Amino acid sequence: MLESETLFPEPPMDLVARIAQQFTDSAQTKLAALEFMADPIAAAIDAMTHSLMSNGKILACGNGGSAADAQHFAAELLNRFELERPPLAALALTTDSSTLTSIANDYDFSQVFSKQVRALGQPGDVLLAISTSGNSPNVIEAVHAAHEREMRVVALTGKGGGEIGALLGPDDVHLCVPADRTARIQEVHLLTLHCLCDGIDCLLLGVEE
Ligand SMILES: O=C(CO)[C@@H](O)[C@H](O)[C@H](O)[C@H](O)COP(=O)(O)O
Ligand SMILES: [Zn+2]
Repeated sequence: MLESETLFPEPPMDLVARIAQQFTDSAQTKLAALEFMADPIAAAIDAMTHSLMSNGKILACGNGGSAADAQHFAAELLNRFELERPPLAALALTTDSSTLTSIANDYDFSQVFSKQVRALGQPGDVLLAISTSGNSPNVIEAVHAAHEREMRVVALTGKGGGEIGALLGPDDVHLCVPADRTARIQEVHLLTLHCLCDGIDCLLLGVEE
């Protein structure tokens, strides 16, 4: 007898039904978000493309799964998405462990992104600030730093947008997922990031479909 059979003599739960429910919830959350997010996503594509075409760059930040999303997006701009095109200027602020640990150690974890924004950000650049709650202190500080540097902010949030939503100005773009569960919000964030990549390529290359 396998050890797992002694640990779980009866099926503990209907895992297939749970998986089906997660797929259904994810698909429904995405479709419900379309109505609220299509116009702001188009505005974010416009803002990012305008910055990139004016020698600007995109700095991206977030925590946990959102750190991975920031890196995913930066890699697709800097390298490629689906079409051949020149590399685009995008950088995730989540990747340099020496920078991150020294700022957190010498100052505070809330400063890990904002110090990088102050060092690297220039007027006309865009900060992509990713937080499902809208309340992560280091992402909030990054938004303040971006405003100081006269950068536009594209904020990818959920749960009503939190403090970050309230900080945004008229030149910023708020992409707020109308959902409350972190995992579902993150799934819409990833779809949104791919829409941004696709839209930027479309505007830069003049692709029609
Ligand atoms: O990926 C997940 C949950 O799905 C976690 O790693 C999650 O990203 C972390 O708890 C973050 O620290 C949450 O931060 P935020 O989205 O509220 O800004
Ligand atoms: Zn996750």
